[in-house]
Amino acid sequence: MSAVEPGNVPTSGSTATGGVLELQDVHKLFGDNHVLKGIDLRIAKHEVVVVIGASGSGKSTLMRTINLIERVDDGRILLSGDDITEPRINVDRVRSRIGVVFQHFNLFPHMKVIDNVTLAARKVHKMPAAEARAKGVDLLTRFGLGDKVDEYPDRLSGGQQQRVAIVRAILTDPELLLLDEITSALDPMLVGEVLDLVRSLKEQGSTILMATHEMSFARSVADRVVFMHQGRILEQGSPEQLFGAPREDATKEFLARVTYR
Ligand SMILES: Nc1ncnc2c1ncn2[C@@H]1O[C@H](COP(=O)(O)OP(=O)(O)OP(=O)(O)O)[C@@H](O)[C@H]1O
Repeated sequence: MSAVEPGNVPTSGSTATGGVLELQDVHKLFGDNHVLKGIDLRIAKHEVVVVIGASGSGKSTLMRTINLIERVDDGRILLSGDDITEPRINVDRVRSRIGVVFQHFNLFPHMKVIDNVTLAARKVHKMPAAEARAKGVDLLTRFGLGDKVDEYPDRLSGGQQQRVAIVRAILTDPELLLLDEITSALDPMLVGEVLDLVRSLKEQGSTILMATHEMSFARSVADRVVFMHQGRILEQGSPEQLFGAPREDATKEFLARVTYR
């Protein structure tokens, strides 16, 4: 398995071996369906890595193994050097170090925006309520939701709800942000506002692994683009390399089929 991949130079704050995230020969099977067939991937601190690939290529499964929703069948995943696939690992503690946003926002409908945003900070991270609220209001304001603090989620557009979900994910400064198809459920008119938020997170130095079908976004924001094909990373590189001069036939075919917007 490849040990060294492009764009992987660890930066200050990351561990000497693997940066913020390191997957080593990760395999996942659902019955006979071998969905991840030996994934090696390293992400350095402040790096934004975007995973693209056809439906069913394994992108979501990859994200879900990192968040320990799915347990790997073989291989290891290191988070800032800690083996999180070790059987006795404290799953909740690992999850508290990773911010996750999915396609469906999963906000609690009976809770105000500010309570949704601060819940995990208060309950899991034991952040004092006043501090969590101040931080939540600050982030919501920074991301154009300052007037929604005390609203209930159903009063917000899909794009606004997804921005709330992102604020919730970043409130406790996670080491890694996993964004899984976060624009797929949105009206195309609302996609831009969510992607703009991701752009500002990159500017602020977040470390992000994102699976998306938004090719133009991948092209403009990623430090590195990873192309998954049938459970493997077939090729990866800078957006210029991957979109401009793909090496593999399957990558060329995929890129010829996808739509840009
Ligand atoms: N919980 C599960 N149980 C059984 N099979 C699963 C499960 N989750 C995913 N799979 C299978 O794993 C394969 C990869 O699915 P995955 O959702 O990871 O693909 P994807 O690249 O994210 O697709 P999409 O772009 O459509 O979201 C598919 O064959 C899918 O049916």
